[in-house]
Amino acid sequence: MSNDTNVDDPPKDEPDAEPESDQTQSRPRDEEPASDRQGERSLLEEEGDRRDDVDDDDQRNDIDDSNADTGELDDSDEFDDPIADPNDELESDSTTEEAEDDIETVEDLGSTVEVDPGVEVDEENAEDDLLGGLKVDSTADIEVPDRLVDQVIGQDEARDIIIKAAKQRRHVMMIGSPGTGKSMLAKAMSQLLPREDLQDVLVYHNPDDGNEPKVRTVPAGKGEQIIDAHKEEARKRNQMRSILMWVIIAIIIGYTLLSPTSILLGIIAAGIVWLIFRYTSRGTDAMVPNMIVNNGDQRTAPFEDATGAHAGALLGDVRHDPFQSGGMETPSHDRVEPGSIHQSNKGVLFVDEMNTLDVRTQQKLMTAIQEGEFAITGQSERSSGAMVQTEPVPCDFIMIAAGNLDAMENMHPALRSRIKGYGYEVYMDDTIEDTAEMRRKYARFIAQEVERDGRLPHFEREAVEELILEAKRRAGRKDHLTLLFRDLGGLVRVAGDIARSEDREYTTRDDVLQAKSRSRSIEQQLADDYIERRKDYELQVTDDGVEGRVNGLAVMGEDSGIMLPVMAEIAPAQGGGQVIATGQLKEMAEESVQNVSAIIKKFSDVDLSEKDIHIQFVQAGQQGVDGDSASITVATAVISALEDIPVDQSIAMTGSLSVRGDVLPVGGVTHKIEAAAKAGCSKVIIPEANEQDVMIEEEYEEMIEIIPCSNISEVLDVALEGEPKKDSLVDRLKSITGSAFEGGQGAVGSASGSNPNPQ
Ligand SMILES: Nc1ncnc2c1ncn2[C@@H]1O[C@H](COP(=O)(O)OP(=O)(O)OP(=O)(O)O)[C@@H](O)[C@H]1O
Repeated sequence: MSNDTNVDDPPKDEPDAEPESDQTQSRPRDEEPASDRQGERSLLEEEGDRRDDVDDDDQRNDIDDSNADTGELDDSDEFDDPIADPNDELESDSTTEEAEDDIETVEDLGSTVEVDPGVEVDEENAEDDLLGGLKVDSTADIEVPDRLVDQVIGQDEARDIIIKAAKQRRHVMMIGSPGTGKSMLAKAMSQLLPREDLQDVLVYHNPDDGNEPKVRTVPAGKGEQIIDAHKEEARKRNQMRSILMWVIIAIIIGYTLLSPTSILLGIIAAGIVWLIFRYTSRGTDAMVPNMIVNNGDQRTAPFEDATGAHAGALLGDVRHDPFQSGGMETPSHDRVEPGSIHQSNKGVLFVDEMNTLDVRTQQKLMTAIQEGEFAITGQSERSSGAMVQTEPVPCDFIMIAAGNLDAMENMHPALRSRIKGYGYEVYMDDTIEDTAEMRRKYARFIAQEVERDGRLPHFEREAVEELILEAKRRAGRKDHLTLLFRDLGGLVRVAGDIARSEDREYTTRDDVLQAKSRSRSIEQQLADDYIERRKDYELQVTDDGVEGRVNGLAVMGEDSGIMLPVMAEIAPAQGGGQVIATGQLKEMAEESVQNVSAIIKKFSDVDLSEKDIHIQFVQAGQQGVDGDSASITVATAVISALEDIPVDQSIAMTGSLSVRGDVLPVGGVTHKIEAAAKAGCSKVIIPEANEQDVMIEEEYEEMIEIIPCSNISEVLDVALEGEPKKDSLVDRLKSITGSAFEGGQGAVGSASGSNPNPQ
């Protein structure tokens, strides 16, 4: 493989380039994609002229390597192989033409694709209708578009980039939550790439060096013809050899019959002849090339998902041969296995969680991206395959690297910069604005999932409405719908399965409700179990007030809330006042404790250097506490302990606290409120800014009162029982905050210009 390409070379294809075939001849040699150079002009052009003169094996000796690098392409797609008849009609030609009608080229695609749901829409009432005005009784009435790119909902930026990148042959990195459509978009891209560029790749025996098999590319569909022609040729040769062998054996037998004294010699001679012929016929079979990439039946450009692939599967491999000599061995070209990078030539290589590939593999992948070709060698040093290295095999793929933020951080920096420098990066959205058009698309998504599954009953209108409500709820954001479609698709399947198990024609709203309770995540099940156990021990909600104890709320996983009490205790300092936090606090929570102490120091006469403040996240266990969403809980617990004022135990709370006393928004409020209700709390304090995100289930609405607060004084007002002592911390906070917090972010520090605690 050549190493002369600089890492900083420009990409081989320019943006908005003309179709390659028109360009190739005028393009300077250095700018041509390697696979073009090697591919379209491809195989053995000179050899055909000689086919009548020389023996088959010798012909392959004559493969002129230098031609493979001249860069002169034969636009006519004419292809010569020593065996295949170059005048044969390519079967794949007709397929290509037919399919051209089905699949639009990239140029024909607009950057946004409006999809007609195929049914009438009541535009007037669309905004108020959960189905966006779709006049349907069930999902059976909704048409599902054929192309994947049209099935993608939301992710407008990612979709536009995919369309653009397909046109310009650029790499893309997609980062975002699981199940938001990364692999779907990558697959969609492969449908947008031109099919006429596809190639078959053949590996030939190299008579000059058995360990360096030759590699040739031919237009897709031609490979199979070549293989068939080679097999036919081998069959004919073997037939001729057999006839010759039997003639010789017959002569020997005839001769021995005439002189019976040498019967034994005759039998031995016949046996030797037989063995010689058998041995040489093996050689004839072995000369059939090995087609490692067969795109003959491919209806779209290839899509290869190499997520979690080990080096061999990704980069190709050469199998071990236990019989390495003596005529028993399998020729090296027959042992060559392609990797995903080769199979995705002219198509899309999708790698999710790129960081799981080891560094060496990432480096090799980078080389493959740079060069557009990559020789195949045995991946295991102990295998005889490691002796073999093919000529470079084309791997001119578009790379789609995907993952979450961690994947990006741990990716090989050079590989990342390669993708970034010569491609696009896009962050996938988790939610999308809830509009009538979007709801119509969600209804179509359900129809899509039903059709894709093939066995599920279609969904009644009310069932679709319930699922769209669920999508709103899962968004956790006002006027938004979740884009975590994999999970939503899971719910569709469970609901459909319930209806199917009861042999019903349609899936109903009840099925969806049942599916929701059945398809609880592990975290939800754990959280519910946890709440139930704590109820058994009466560890959480009581009617009495308790000093220094507050019911905090946390999120487990992505979709379940849990109640975690926080306790504070003040003790005389033993060597300078400290804040001591226990209960598997994580970094962010430690920080929130520090913020809280800033407020206490500012608004209290208490000399904190004389006190140790102990804070415990009671029985936080494995769940721990992440984020700073517990900081108003910590502040309330500490203030209650400092001031000896009990906290109402029927209240739970969540909210982040700024060092100046503002209550800032947090994530997962809906799940947290539901957890508080399940635990038996009658009130829950949430940040005012989160009020719009609340989408709790009907059953909890009656159970709990939601109290939005914008600053710590409002929180204390609701949570603390009894009146604070005059000039105490609570009293000071209360007296200044009324006006001071109204300004929002200005909050406590700048409150009314008078610092209550001048020290
Ligand atoms: N934006 C979307 N529009 C329509 N359907 C979607 C979308 N995103 C995901 N889906 C549905 O969810 C399924 C799973 O999505 P996909 O595998 O593309 O997610 P992903 O982002 O690649 O997730 P992961 O990173 O876990 O592999 C898809 O097959 C499709 O049915």
